[in-house]
Amino acid sequence: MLFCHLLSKLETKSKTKLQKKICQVVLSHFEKQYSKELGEVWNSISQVLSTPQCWQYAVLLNKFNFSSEVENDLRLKGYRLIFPETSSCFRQSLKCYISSSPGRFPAQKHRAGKLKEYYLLNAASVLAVLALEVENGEKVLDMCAAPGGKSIATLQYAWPGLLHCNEYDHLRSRWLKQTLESFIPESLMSLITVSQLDGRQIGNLQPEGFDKVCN
Ligand SMILES: C[S@@+](CC[C@H](N)C(=O)[O-])C[C@H]1O[C@@H](n2cnc3c(N)ncnc32)[C@H](O)[C@@H]1O
Repeated sequence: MLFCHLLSKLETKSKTKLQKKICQVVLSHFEKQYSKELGEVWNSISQVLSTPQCWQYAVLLNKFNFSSEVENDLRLKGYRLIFPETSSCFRQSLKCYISSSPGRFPAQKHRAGKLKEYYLLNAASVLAVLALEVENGEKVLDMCAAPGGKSIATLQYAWPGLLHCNEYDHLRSRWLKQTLESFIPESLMSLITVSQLDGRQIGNLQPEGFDKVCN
């Protein structure tokens, strides 16, 4: 019994060692390749990539129920805006906070009849929305939308004429609807439609139906 336990412990240890070794090889390859391609910018990119706690649990404030209390609390806890107000990427309506220290801001519980004040998401979702540069009035398709991070971020960023959220998994689609209901006021729900299709069919079903597509 003891022997088996020790053996399995040794196996785990050597697996972790091997994983670390592989990781090191990949990292030095990245270092070589991207410092050549990106020059100085690579330093800040590699810093972000090597501190995942910074971007995994970002906090996106909900402009439809903005709370300066939450914002102050975030600042007190050492969170900072993903893009400073001086940056060309900063958008007043889309306030996303990140922290360099490990840990995560507590998720907000559902409160009947009250919109949530913030959404926890991977900051990469916010970057995808910024890259899309949705203009007010445009038709947007979120093709694989559950749990709804990019849909929520899109609605913080702009006022689309239509936001169509598609998710083919039944349970995840219910989760998506709940997210939308917890963050978006009822008066705006008419801008949002939800479907449960295989996203790959949407292009054929509605050719030229959307100005921007994310997933
Ligand atoms: C990584 S999650 C998407 C995250 C989401 N965009 C967000 O920002 O919160 C991927 C989702 O795509 C859905 N999915 C995968 N293949 C799909 C397909 N062919 N059509 C529609 N949804 C799909 C999965 O069920 C899953 O919910």
